[in-house]
Amino acid sequence: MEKQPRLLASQLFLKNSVFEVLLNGVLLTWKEIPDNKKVVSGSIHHPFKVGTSHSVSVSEILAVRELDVDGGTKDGRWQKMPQKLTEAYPYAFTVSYVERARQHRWRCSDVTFHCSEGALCQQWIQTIREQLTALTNRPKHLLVYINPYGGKQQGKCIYEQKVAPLFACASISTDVIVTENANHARDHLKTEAELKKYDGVVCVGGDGMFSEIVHGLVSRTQRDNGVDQNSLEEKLVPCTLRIGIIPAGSTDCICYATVGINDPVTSALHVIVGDSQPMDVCSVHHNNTFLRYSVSLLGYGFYGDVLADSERKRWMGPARYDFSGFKTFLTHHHYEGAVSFLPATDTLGTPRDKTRCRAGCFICQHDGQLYSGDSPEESKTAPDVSDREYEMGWGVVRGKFLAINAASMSCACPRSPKGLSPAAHLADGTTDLILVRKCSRFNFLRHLLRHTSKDDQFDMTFVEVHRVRRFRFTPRHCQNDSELDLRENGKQLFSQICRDHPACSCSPAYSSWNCDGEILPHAAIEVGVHCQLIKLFARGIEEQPLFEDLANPPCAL
Ligand SMILES: Nc1ncnc2c1ncn2[C@@H]1O[C@H](COP(=O)(O)OP(=O)(O)OP(=O)(O)O)[C@@H](O)[C@H]1O
Ligand SMILES: CCCCCCCCCCCCC/C=C/[C@@H](O)[C@H](CO)NC(C)=O
Ligand SMILES: [Ca+2]
Repeated sequence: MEKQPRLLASQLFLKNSVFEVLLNGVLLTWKEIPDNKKVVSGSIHHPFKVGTSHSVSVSEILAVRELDVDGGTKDGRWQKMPQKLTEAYPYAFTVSYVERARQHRWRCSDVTFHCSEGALCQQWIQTIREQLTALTNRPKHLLVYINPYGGKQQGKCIYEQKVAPLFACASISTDVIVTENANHARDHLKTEAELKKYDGVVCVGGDGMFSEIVHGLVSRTQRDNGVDQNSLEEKLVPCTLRIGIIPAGSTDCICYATVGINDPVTSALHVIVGDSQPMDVCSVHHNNTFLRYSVSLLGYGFYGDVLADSERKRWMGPARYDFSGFKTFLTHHHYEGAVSFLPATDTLGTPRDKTRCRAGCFICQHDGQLYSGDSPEESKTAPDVSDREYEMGWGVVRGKFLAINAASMSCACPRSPKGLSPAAHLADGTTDLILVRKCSRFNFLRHLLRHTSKDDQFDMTFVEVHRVRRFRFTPRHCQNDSELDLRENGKQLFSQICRDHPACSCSPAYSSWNCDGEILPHAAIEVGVHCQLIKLFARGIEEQPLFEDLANPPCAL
C-alpha cells in the first residue's frame, strides 16, 4: 500500500511574526496569524501585513537544513538571526525553494522558521526530507561536461559560481569534465562513460555543446541496443538519461525554447527539481548513410551561408552571427533544387496555429502517443510514417530558394523570441519545413524582420510552410551527388558556373546545411523525425501570468 505523506501543522515564528505553517505532501504553506488566534506567545513586531500567505509546491523545494542557535546552518552557511528571537526560539530550520521571477526566470529563495522546541524543529526537518526523498524523478548523481570555449568563454565560471552551489545545496553529487577539444564530450559518452552511474547528463555551453551530448547519448543507446543508425527505416531507441543544459553559448536556442530564458540559475533549478521534457530529434542521411542528428534548425541557403561565414569569425564571439547575418543578407544568394516531403496529416497542430507549445502541451501529448506503443519494440521511436501517410504520398516543390529551413521546435532565441516557426512543437514527431522562394532583397528583409515582431512571417506570397515527418532535398546541379562532397567539389562547381556566366551576379550552385550550428558536408540530404527520442531537464515554457504579458508586449517591427 502506498504510504500517505505525513501532515504537519504548527504555529512557527518567521520574521518576528507568528505563522500557521502547513505541510500536506503537496504544498508547504505559511500564513500569518491574526493576534487573537495565536497560541505561541507574543510577537515582537509585524513587518508583514496580517494575512500574508505563501505556498510552495513540495516538488519545488530544493532542501531543508537546520539552523544553529548562533545563526549558522549545520551545512556551514551563515544566517543572521535577531538576538531576541534566538533567545525565545532557539531552534530554526531553513527551507530553500524555487521562486518565479520575471520572464520565466527562476530563483532560489530561503525561508527560515523558528521554533521554541527542538523536537518540533526536528520533526519539521525530518518530514520535509521524507517528502523530498519520495520525489523519485529528482537526479542524485550527474555527469557534467563544461565547454570552456563556448559563447563568451564563461562556461567554467558560470558553473562554479552559479550552478555547483545549487547542486550542492540539493545534495546532488557530480562528476565534472571540462572538455579539452571539440567532440570530447560526444566521444566520451559514446564509448567510455559509465552511464549506469548517473541520473542525467548536464552540459555547460551552447547549442553546439548540447548537440555533442545528443550525438553521444543517442549513438550509445543505438549501439547498446543493436540499432543501425545508417538505416532511415530503423526505429531508434529513446535515450533514458535526461539532458540538462546550462546555457553558456552564443545562441542557446534549445535552452531558450525549452525553458523560456537562457539563464544558468533557472536551468540548474529545472535540473534539481527533476523536470522532464521529451524532444523530437531529426536524423539526417545522405545516400543511406547517417550524417548527423538535429533538434532545432536544419537550414540551407540563408542560415547555411550565415553559419559557414560565421565559423571563420569565431574570434568575434556571439557577435559573429550578426556580422555574418548582415553580410549574407547583402549577398542575397538563391539556390535551385527540389524539396520532397511527407506531410504530417494526422497531427492536431499546424504551423499557422496561434497556440504555442507550452509546458504540459496537449498537442505534444496527443501526437506523441500516436507514435509510441506499450511494448518495448513499439516504443522505439521512428521517422514515424503510418501506412496511411505513405498512401497519401509525398509533395514536391521545385524552384529557386533563398532559404530552406526545417524547424523541429520553435527555435526561439534571444534574437527572435518567437522563433523561426513560432507554432512548432517540441515533441509532436514533426518538423516545420519553411520554404522561402527567391524574392527581392526588400521582401526578404521584411520576412526576416517579422521573426522579431508579432507579424506572421509565413503570410507572404514567396513563403510556404509545411508540417512534415520526412523530407528530402536535391540540389539542381546535383548530377551525381553521391560523388559530391561540398568541401571538395562545391567551390569548383561554383567557379565553373560563374565562368559560364561571366559578369553575372549569379549565385553559387550550392549552399551548406546548417545543422544545429554545424555545417554538413553534403547538400543532398534526407531527413526523418524521431518522435520524443530524448528527454531534457525542462518542462517547456510556462505560461506567463497575464499581467506580465501586458507589461511586456512583443515588439512590433
Ligand atoms: N574544449 C573545447 N575546445 C574547442 N571546442 C570545443 C571544446 N569543447 C566543445 N567544443 C566545441 O565548441 C563548439 C561551440 O560550442 P558551444 O555550442 O558551447 O558554443 P557556441 O557555438 O558559442 O554557442 P551556440 O552553439 O549556442 O551558438 C561546439 O561545437 C563544441 O563541439
Ligand atoms: C537583417 C535582420 C535580421 C533579423 C533576423 C532575426 C532572425 C533570427 C532567427 C534566429 C534563428 C536561430 C535558430 C537557431 C539555430 C541554432 O541551431 C544555431 C546554433 O546555435 N544558431 C545559428 C545562428 O545558426
Ligand atoms: Ca517537433
